[in-house]
Amino acid sequence: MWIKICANTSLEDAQLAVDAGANAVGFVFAESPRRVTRTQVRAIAARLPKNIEKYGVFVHPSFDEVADTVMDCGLTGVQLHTTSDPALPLRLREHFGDMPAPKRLGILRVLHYTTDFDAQVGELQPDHAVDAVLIDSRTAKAVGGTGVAFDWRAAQSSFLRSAPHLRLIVAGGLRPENVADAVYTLQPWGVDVASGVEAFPGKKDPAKVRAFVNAVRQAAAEIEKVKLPAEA
Ligand SMILES: O=C(O)c1ccccc1NCC(=O)[C@H](O)[C@H](O)COP(=O)(O)O
Repeated sequence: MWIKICANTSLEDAQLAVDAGANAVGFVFAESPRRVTRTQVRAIAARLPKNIEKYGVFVHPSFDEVADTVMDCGLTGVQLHTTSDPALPLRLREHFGDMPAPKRLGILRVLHYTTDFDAQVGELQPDHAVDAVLIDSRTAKAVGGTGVAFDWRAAQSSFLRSAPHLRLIVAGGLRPENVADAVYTLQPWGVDVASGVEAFPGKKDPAKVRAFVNAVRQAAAEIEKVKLPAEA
C-alpha cells in the first residue's frame, strides 16, 4: 500500500518518513501552518533519495505555478485541491508527458467528503489524466491538514458506485490508532497523513510516524492474507 507522509517542513522530518518506510513525502505550498517555500523544498528534495516520491500540495493553483514549482523543486508528483480549473490535470499531463512510472509526474486530485460527494466523484469519469483520487476532509477554516476523519463506510460505497476504476487514497484525520480501521473499511490504494503524526503543527513526531507506517503495513498484509488466490 502506498503511504505519503505529508506537510513536511524540514529535511529532518522528510528523512524520518523515508526511514520509516513511506513511499512519498509531501510539501504544502498553500496557506497553512505547514506552508513551505520553493527555496526550502528545493534544498530538502535534493538531499532525499531518488526513489522517494516528492509531492507538492497546491490549493487553487494556476498552471504556471504548478509547472514552475515541479521543475524548480524536482517534484515527482502534485496534489491538486482545485475547483477553478477542472482541466488543470489534463494540461499538466500533456505538458509533462504521458510516460510510464517512474518518469511519469504523479497527479492526485483531491475530493472533499461533503454532501455533494457523489456529484464530485461522477465528474471524474472522463479524467484520464489523474493517477489517483485523494479523499480528504474540509472544515470551515481549512481544505487540508484538518485532522478530521470522514465517514469511511459511506465514502467507500459512493466511490465504488461511481468510480471503481480509479485509485483511491484516503486522508483526513488518520492517526496511528485509527489508520488500520480506515484501511480495512475503504481498502484504498494508498493513505496520506499530515497532522496525525505531528508533535505540533509543522513538526513531525518520530514515534508517531513510525507507528503510522507500521500500522498501515500490518493492515495491508492482513488484507492480502484473506484475499482469494485469484484476487491477490
Ligand atoms: O497540511 C496542511 O496544512 C494542508 C493545508 C492545505 C491543504 C492541504 C494540506 N495538507 C495536505 C495533505 O495531503 C494532508 O495530508 C491531508 O490534508 C490530511 O491532513 P490531516 O487530516 O492533518 O492528516
